[in-house]
Amino acid sequence: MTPGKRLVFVTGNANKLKEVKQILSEGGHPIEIDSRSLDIPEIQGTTIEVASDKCKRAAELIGGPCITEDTALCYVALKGLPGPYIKHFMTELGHEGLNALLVGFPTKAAEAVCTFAYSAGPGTEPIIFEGRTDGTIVPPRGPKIFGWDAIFEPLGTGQTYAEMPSDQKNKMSHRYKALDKLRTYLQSLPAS
Ligand SMILES: O=P(O)(O)OP(=O)(O)OP(=O)(O)OC[C@H]1O[C@@H](n2cnc3c(O)ncnc32)[C@H](O)[C@@H]1O
Ligand SMILES: [Mg+2]
Repeated sequence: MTPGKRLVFVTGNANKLKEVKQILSEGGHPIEIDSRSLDIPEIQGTTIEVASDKCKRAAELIGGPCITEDTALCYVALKGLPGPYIKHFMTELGHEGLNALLVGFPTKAAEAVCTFAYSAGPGTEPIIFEGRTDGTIVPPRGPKIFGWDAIFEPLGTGQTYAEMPSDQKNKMSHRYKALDKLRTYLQSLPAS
């Protein structure tokens, strides 16, 4: 892949795609994203195992280099769960249920973890880039547009992700931190 050029992002999530495009369009060396809306099956395991397997499957499916991303929401009181299974917890329990899970626990601390995987093509081992943001699970505040944004308050901000303007979230989010590492890696590749 030529750094600073085009990259295929395989995801079924339009909100992720929007944030990734916005983050990668800034920073001086824009990376253009072509998207493929495919919902790739996800295994169980650590965030890295889930992300790596998803990227391998995506590269096989599209027959070329690509990136994928997996997002986890890890509750400290629940030893990291729901973690990579947050999508199903969110669908079944909603914001209220995701708060109710923590009733009776002394800490509402949680970590948002974004794991990008880059595959150079089918048959290659994906490279992993991780970003983490510490926060607190709170009753929903702000627009309910993107996943669990309304119940996650990053430490020291006093605002949920949902209450922040998008450029503020995109300057400090778990996704921004992972993408920053991916961008550095891509720019270190020799031009081809
Ligand atoms: O096709 P992929 O990329 O897998 O998209 P997905 O929607 O299935 O995403 P995940 O498997 O990574 O599941 C993560 C869940 O967390 C949600 N989510 C991801 N990033 C988020 C963010 O920055 N803020 C709030 N919710 C987020 C997302 O909507 C899913 O419900
Ligand atoms: Mg998914």
